[in-house]
Amino acid sequence: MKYSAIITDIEGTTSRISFVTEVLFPYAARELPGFIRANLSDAAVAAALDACRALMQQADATVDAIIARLQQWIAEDQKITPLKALQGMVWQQGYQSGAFRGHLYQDAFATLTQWQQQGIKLYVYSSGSVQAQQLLFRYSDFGDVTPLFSGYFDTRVGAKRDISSYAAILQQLQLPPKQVLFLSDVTAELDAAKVLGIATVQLIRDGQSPSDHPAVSSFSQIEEL
Ligand SMILES: CSCCC(=O)C(=O)COP(=O)(O)O
Ligand SMILES: [Mg+2]
Repeated sequence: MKYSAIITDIEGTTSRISFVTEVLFPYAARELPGFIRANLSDAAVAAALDACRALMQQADATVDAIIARLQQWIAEDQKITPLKALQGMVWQQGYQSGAFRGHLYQDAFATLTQWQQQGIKLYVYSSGSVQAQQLLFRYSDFGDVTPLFSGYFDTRVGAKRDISSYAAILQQLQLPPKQVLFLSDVTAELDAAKVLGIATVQLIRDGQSPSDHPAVSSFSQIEEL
């Protein structure tokens, strides 16, 4: 493996899409209203609500109006930073209570472990908040696998389809693009990384459309590329 660092997406890459869409998102839709109302004085919740008001362009939006808009954003799978922050806070309850565990494909766990043993630095870049990413890996099907990762990036670095996000990540990693491999199931994300010279591999887990990026159906096939 010729890379110094590998950055991986989560949904559709390390983890099953349906875990996000059929477990995490419905849990957040159900629990968010009560969570927000119970934690209005929490600084992180208050900051997320203010960020929602700014995005809604309604400085005086009520909590009920924000909750309605959050539900709409969840239904539309919008990758909006304050929504993702609130979802992460709510999912913490779900993981800690044992309502669900973070789905992780066996091949992803095994191969990430091998790469780390080879000295490759592993990073996560997901639209889910850093808190949500760490929860998924801390409470994963394979136990706490957070020691695998050297760092996490979320939409605070930029949207996953924007070239500038990958430039910001390279800047933080202090690595030339040729030494970095990015894994994702979404062609537009891979396209953005490739513009900068980052190597790309597409995961095709659930019948996603192939693209002109090298493609695999399992992490175990990546070594062979
Ligand atoms: C980090 S677990 C929740 C995933 C999530 O909220 C999401 O939007 C998935 O985005 P990804 O960039 O991992 O495809
Ligand atoms: Mg994905």
